Amino acid sequence: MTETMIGVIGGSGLYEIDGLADAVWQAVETPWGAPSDQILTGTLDGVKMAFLPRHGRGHVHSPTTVPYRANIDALKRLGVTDVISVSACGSFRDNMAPGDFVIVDQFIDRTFAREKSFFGAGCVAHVSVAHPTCPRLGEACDAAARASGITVHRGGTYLAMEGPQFSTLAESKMYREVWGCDVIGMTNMPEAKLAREAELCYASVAMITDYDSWHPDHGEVDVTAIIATLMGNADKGRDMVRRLPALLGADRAPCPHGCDRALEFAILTAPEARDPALVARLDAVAGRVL
Ligand SMILES: CSC[C@H]1O[C@H](OP(=O)(O)O)[C@H](O)[C@@H]1O
Ligand SMILES: Nc1ncnc2[nH]cnc12
Repeated sequence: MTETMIGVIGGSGLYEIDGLADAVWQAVETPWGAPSDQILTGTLDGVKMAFLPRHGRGHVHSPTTVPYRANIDALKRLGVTDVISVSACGSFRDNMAPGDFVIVDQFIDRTFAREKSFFGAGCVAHVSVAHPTCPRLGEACDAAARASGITVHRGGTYLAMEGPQFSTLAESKMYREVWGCDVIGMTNMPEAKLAREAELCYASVAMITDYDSWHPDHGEVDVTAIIATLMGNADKGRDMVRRLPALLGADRAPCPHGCDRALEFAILTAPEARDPALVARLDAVAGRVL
């Protein structure tokens, strides 16, 4: 058993959470630079928690400039074991309506202007992301959201786009009709891939804000309407987060799906060929196996 520490990455509209005991905003330095903001740490129902606003308080970072590697490293460095990503998303499905939550379990990564790995020349590693989210953590998010009275859809494919512009109508139709995606956002990749490299369980909760641009009855995406829906969604998101500690508990058994052992056979570079500088940068992320 290890001690659970829940890390929540709050997306657009979710810049803080309340109710943490001994709450303190902590500055964390990482070998990958500064995270998006200070991290709020504390405990809730006897379980350790850390909260990081993905875009920073005041929404400073665009989806492209979010320091994804620093964010995941900082959470791991603080002792986080389970990461819950909460994000605003567009919907490609009639039945996934604004205000609903989707427990995402798959991704298509169309981002192209971001650092996507902690590894590289001098320490090469290949982890599997065939199943990029943790079913155990997804189950807890599902239960927490349902207990909050939210309409929840279990399972869905998230199209991660570069942004910051929304999709063209042709792209929106292709993602929905040809690629079979359910929701669209700009931030869960490379976040999910990096969490896997850092051996963290990762669950993604998509808070639907709009129908993107494909829907004949809803026209194109309108950021004003998104913000209005976001305000309601953020309260629901906070309510879901408050229920998670009781569901996960303070004592954590190893992940039955192996998220916390993802690097076990992933590193290819021979020990004598490794770059000591990169190995040093990997102290938090891969210290268990290096
Ligand atoms: C506010 S609309 C576009 C913006 O919202 C989403 O952010 P996040 O995923 O952090 O909740 C989307 O990815 C865009 O960054
Ligand atoms: N339609 C959409 N496309 C991309 N990101 C979003 N975030 C919220 N709605 C979105």
